[in-house]
Amino acid sequence: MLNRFIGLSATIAARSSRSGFLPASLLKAGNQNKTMSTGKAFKVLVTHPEVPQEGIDLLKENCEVILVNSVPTDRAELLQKLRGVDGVLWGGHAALNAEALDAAGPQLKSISTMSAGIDYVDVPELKKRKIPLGHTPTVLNTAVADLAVGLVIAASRRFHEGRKKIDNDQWENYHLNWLLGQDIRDSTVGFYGFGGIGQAIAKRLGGFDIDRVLYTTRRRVAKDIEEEYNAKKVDFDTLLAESDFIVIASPLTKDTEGVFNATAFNKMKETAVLVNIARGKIVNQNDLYEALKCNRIFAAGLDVTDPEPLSPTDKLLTLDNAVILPHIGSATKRTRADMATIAAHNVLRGLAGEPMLSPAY
Ligand SMILES: O=C(O)C(=O)CO
Repeated sequence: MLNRFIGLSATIAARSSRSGFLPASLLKAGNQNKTMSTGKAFKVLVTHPEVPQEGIDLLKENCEVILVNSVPTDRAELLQKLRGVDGVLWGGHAALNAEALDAAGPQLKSISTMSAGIDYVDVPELKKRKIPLGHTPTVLNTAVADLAVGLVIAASRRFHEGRKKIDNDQWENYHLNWLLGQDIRDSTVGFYGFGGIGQAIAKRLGGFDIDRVLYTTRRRVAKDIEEEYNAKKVDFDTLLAESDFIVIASPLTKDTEGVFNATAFNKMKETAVLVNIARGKIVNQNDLYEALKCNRIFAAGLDVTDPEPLSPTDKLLTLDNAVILPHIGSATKRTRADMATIAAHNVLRGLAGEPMLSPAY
């Protein structure tokens, strides 16, 4: 329920008239505590030049905004520009750690990432320094969920292999059993992680007449959510054994790293399809390669890999039964703009000493 409320307020904030959501205390501070150079109250660094204008404009109303210009991020430029800033909109996946915080200095009081996952952030270090951190879950749920459904279909219906057949002049649809895939209807879909993104995927797959949803999470989700998706919490082994599709939708933590390994693949159905839209490191990629190569499982659809970028010579790319995308789950124009807007609101609220719109802790 809380998640839904946050989702709603985040979406409203992203769509609403901008200054209506600026914290009153920040507006006040903006009139009292101006920096020498610009007359603005706070100095905020935006760590990526492609952060959508919606977020930058919002920050500019009350803050002096500095941009990191390099892509991919040049660490030296980042560290140099961090010096003396009050807030940071962390617009990429560069390491946010003690080195960066030291470079900024003790006046730093507010940071927001522009991502749902915060595995590149040294959270204990930020907590130790009492710096509030925001992130942007929820606004990307629909974009990531749409892509996950795409991967479910592409992997189960052999899109990649089919395309290769055309490229190689091997089109042979005169065989009735050519390129047969797995049905989604009447299937059991298992979610490893069942937060906002997992639920958005379950909602979409409901339209494909699936039979039931299983999920493995640390904590049980609310009863009304279980009822809505016909979802049942199960242990990891049951998830592996009973699912026709397994969708990984959990954060990367030390507990989830590498859990999808050879042991796990050996417990899955031979007809199972694995989809990962979370983080590459949750899967042991070498073991996945072996499982796909010897058809221990049917197929995989991956939006995330380890490492990223994946080398063009990676052996995973040689497989017919792996559909692989370059981490584009949240890559839609509207979603990016919403992420920038929420991140900017987070930074501004942190500067004002008010609760962030979507705090990471
Ligand atoms: O925001 C994130 O963490 C993502 O990985 C989006 O795909």
